[in-house]
Amino acid sequence: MTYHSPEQRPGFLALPAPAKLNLFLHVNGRRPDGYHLLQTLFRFIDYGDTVYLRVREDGAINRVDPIPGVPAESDLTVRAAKLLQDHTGSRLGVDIGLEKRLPMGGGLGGGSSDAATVLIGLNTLWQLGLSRRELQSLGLKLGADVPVFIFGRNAFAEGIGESLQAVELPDRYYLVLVPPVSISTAEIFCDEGLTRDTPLINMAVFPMTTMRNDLQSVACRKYPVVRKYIDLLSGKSKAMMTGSGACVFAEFESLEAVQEAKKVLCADIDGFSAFGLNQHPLLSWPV
Ligand SMILES: C[C@@](CO)(OP(=O)(O)O)[C@H](O)COP(=O)(O)OP(=O)(O)OC[C@H]1O[C@@H](n2ccc(N)nc2=O)[C@H](O)[C@@H]1O
Ligand SMILES: Nc1ncnc2c1ncn2[C@@H]1O[C@H](COP(=O)(O)OP(=O)(O)O)[C@@H](O)[C@H]1O
Repeated sequence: MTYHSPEQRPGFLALPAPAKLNLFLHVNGRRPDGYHLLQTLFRFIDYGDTVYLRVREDGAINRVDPIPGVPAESDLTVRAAKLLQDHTGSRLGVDIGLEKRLPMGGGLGGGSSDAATVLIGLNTLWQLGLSRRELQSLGLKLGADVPVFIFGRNAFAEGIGESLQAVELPDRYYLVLVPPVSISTAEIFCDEGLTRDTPLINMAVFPMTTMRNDLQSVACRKYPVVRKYIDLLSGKSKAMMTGSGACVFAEFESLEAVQEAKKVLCADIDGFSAFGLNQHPLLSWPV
């Protein structure tokens, strides 16, 4: 696991919250409530945030690492803990710390992954005994991306992202570039130019050579720097955007190849390399 080494925080349990990549993303339609019907392939990578949890006896839910620009009541870690407390009637509380590495508005699912890790962690620390399936349903109330992080396996997703089918993926390395913009998911989905009519595919037999992201052209039009970063990576391997952006990535078969491609990173071009996981690091936690 190549998470950065967690800080020492006495009394806190440190838990990983990995990023996801959307290896393809199709927009197939729109529901009456405005949410979009998707087909996508989620892959976890070994790069992410670290969530710290310490149980409180007084029932308070307290954030110890404020995120600039995100008030406590909007913070997905706090919202996840409150939702679980309300749902179960638990009288316990928690201090929540967060070591943030994932860019916000990056399409890497950072906030969703943080929330999923809080739900999984507190289910154990508060001794609630909820099943993964129950946690997934709760997580969906926080965001369309939350259930897959609780599901814990790389997955084909349908619906708005909650209908999940586990998939085995080959060992691969990824280079992820982080353009200097934060993109709102809602802004991309609301755009008038978004095509919403990609025909449904049988994902099990989908040829991986034709991967694309239907949100990419809208994001590139609104944020030309995303196109610039895709072009930068395209010389190395097929490059595309993840989720609603802004991050872009390319896949490599060997460590040597990703290390060679990594030479594109410099003082002006931010990014990181990562290894594709076969499962979420908390899938079998606690063992
Ligand atoms: C696009 C994806 C692809 O994995 O990832 P990100 O780019 O956010 O990482 C997800 O579908 C995002 O999931 P998530 O980030 O949890 O979205 P939510 O908070 O549920 O929704 C934010 C807003 O995006 C729009 N939205 C989201 C999901 C969806 N299937 N249809 C939508 O139309 C809605 O306008 C919603 O109000
Ligand atoms: N713990 C959190 N981490 C990141 N973002 C959060 C968090 N809580 C709330 N947010 C809000 O969610 C938005 C989307 O963040 P994030 O999930 O990281 O990006 P994306 O949906 O593009 O993958 C942020 O811009 C921020 O306003």
